[in-house]
Amino acid sequence: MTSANPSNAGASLSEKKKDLRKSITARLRALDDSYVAAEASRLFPRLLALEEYTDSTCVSLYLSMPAKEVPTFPDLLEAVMTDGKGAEGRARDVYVPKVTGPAPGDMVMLPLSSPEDVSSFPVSKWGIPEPPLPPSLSPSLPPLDLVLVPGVAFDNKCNRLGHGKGYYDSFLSRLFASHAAAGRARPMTIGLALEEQMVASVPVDTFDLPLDAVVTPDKVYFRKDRERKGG
Ligand SMILES: Nc1nc2c(c(=O)[nH]1)N(C=O)[C@@H](CNc1ccc(C(=O)N[C@@H](CCC(=O)O)C(=O)O)cc1)CN2
Ligand SMILES: Nc1ncnc2c1ncn2[C@@H]1O[C@H](COP(=O)(O)OP(=O)(O)OP(=O)(O)O)[C@@H](O)[C@H]1O
Repeated sequence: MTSANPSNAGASLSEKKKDLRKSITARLRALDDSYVAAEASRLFPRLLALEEYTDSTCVSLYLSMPAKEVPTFPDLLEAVMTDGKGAEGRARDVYVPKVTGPAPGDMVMLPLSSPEDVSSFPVSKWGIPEPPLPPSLSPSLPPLDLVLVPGVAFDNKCNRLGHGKGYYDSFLSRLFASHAAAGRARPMTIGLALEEQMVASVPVDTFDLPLDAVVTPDKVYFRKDRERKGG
């Protein structure tokens, strides 16, 4: 856990977010891939044991990028797509993000049919494999019951700082609205974080949505006032 930089106490919220992004990104860049892989293998059993995960049938998972974040493939992706604890013994349906433009609303979730498909995906400018856009895109959002969320920094209240484009904040608010309109339970949101990404306090704007939980290699943090599944 890192303390916030005391020298930016008077800075605006967006400057504080920028400073924190910069310092955590620099720290992450210094980590070895082998260390990150070993930390991820300590984290996965904690995630896979959560009720929010074992109860899930339709999951959004990010495909990790080279700038360090908890790697999600091949290991986690394979576990999620093949251990099939979903309803009626089905394997989970998995959706991955694709950025379609610069605005916060320009991120869609597309279905992934097999873990092997990832190796054929073109890589975006940030080094993220992304599925090609289908010829016609369904206007409705997928019936996700769990979203595994990437980020730059997290705190123990389950606040999250992303890369500053607002893609996930916007996506999650649309997803919650679409589930509510369809009478579906709100999907659970879980952040995946290396210990190096945990900070004392993430600066938050009104539009920033706290996650239900943050899983690290050492610990699971739950949001205090989180809504339990179905409640
Ligand atoms: N693996 C993964 N996939 C993801 C995300 C993510 O955070 N991780 N995203 C989550 O939104 C979306 C992609 N958004 C991104 C937005 C900006 C940068 C980025 O590196 N931007 C700056 C650096 C900003 C910074 O972090 O300081 C750059 O352009 O250099 C990366 C991903 C969708 N897919
Ligand atoms: N729900 C939303 N709808 C529309 N715009 C939003 C929403 N949430 C955030 N934004 C816009 O996105 C921009 C970036 O927000 P912020 O710095 O919180 O991104 P982030 O959470 O770090 O990034 P990301 O969600 O892409 O990982 C802000 O200028 C904000 O106005």
